[in-house]
Amino acid sequence: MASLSLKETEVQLDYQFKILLIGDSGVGKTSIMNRFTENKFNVEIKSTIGVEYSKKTMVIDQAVIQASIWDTAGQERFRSLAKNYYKGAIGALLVFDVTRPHTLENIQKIWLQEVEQHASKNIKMILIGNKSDLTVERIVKQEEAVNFSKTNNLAYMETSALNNQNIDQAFETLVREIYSEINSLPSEIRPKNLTQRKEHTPQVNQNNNLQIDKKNIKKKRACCE
Ligand SMILES: Nc1nc2c(ncn2[C@@H]2O[C@H](COP(=O)(O)OP(=O)(O)OP(=O)(O)O)[C@@H](O)[C@H]2O)c(=O)[nH]1
Repeated sequence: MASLSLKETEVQLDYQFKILLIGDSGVGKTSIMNRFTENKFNVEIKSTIGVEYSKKTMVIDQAVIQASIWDTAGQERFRSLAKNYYKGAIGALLVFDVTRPHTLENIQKIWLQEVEQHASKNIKMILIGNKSDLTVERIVKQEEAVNFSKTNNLAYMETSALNNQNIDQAFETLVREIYSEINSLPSEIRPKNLTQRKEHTPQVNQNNNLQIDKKNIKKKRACCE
């Protein structure tokens, strides 16, 4: 799966997708975000208070898309606060920890219900089993997680923020899926096209002759004469 990541200042964005990281406290949401946006991993990371935000720009099928990532606190005391952040979200990674089975149970008991209550029904989601590097401590078998994901109609991926395994792929899969269906989304949730870019490619008219984009040529002459 080939995509390109770009520095924020280099290009004009075509789209901005709001993506949420959701799941119990300690499953690795902040670590996944930090790995994706800064390629960093911090063992001594503090629990998120409220919501943290980061962003990364990607090129998917020639569209420049900024993933704006909202890392919500997993602790119950922050849950009412996090509700506001579901607004406008078009994608979510539902994260559990493969060493703690109750974090997968809570995807169903808590997090899918929170999404259903507060997010658009068109939100795209992927189930993420994080900490796949902890092979000895692992309790949730891959098969179990796959069955869970099928029952809940979700795609499933395993990641390790520590080893940088599947982190880019998880975000790219999600962004790609959103982008591929962007035109069929209802207008109230469809991300705006920020550029309405018109390509300066030659157009073929009814007589099958090539039409040259004259405005573009004029501009080029003016600039270089
Ligand atoms: N071994 C291993 N540890 C991880 C991984 N991802 C995160 N951790 C560790 O798990 C702990 C919790 O990670 P966080 O990223 O703070 O988890 P969180 O889901 O953001 O937690 P809250 O902010 O409380 O909701 C930290 O000690 C991380 O270093 C991983 O892929 N592998």
